[in-house]
Amino acid sequence: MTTATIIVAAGRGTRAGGPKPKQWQQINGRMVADWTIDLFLPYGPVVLVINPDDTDIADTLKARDQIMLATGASERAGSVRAGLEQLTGIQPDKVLIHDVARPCTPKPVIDSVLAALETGKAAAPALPVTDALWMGENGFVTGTRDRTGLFRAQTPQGFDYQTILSAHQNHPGTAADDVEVARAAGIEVAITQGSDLNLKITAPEDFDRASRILEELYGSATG
Ligand SMILES: Nc1ccn([C@@H]2O[C@H](COP(=O)(O)OP(=O)(O)OP(=O)(O)O)[C@@H](O)[C@H]2O)c(=O)n1
Ligand SMILES: C[C@](O)(CO)[C@H](O)COP(=O)(O)O
Repeated sequence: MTTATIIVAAGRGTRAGGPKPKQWQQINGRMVADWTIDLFLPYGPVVLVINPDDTDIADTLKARDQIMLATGASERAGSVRAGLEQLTGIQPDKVLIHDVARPCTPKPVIDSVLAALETGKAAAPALPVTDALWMGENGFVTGTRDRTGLFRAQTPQGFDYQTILSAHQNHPGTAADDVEVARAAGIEVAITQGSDLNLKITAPEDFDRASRILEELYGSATG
């Protein structure tokens, strides 16, 4: 079974702030993108989907073995589609689709997705919602919502390659993630075990948290 990974890295990281998009900022001595890429190289080829404005960084990344580059789109779904189409020459059996902004994904999270793909066409990690859920307006609670059956979605989301390629090519418009695209095409998606360590760097304070998690996972070495 051949597995390829698509790492989407064409976003601008607006919410995280900083002098450059979050994936190109340093964490524990290395770029966020380098930490993320290294998680997936042991599984097979990696496609990194980058923004057309980031050609300077592209030159550095091209020097890394086993990485193919693709040009992203203005929406995440378009960036994923570009990555999937980049893989048509390789035709892997399975594909993992991951956010570059998740550099701390523990190996068991990835392996559980791949294990679920042995018996199904789609699988993705998630954590059940454990806090109470409120509605709010103007700083006041306006209602509550039942949390039963709600999950926080993570990546990598894994698929049979041909199945998700076709689902994306037939999906009009945007999508929050690839599970949404798969489900719109009628594909059943298994939920696998996510992890609190698998955070997505989204806000400025997430850099410190990710730094602590990387230290916890790999020790205090700076890469
Ligand atoms: N047009 C886009 C938008 C997002 N992404 C990628 O999708 C992942 C999840 O998106 P998010 O965390 O929202 O990243 P950004 O879009 O960069 O963040 P922001 O919304 O704060 O600008 C990121 O790895 C991001 O690089 C992408 O490849 N192409
Ligand atoms: C795909 C995703 O990581 C699932 O949690 C997420 O939807 C992408 O980021 P965003 O913050 O929703 O744009």
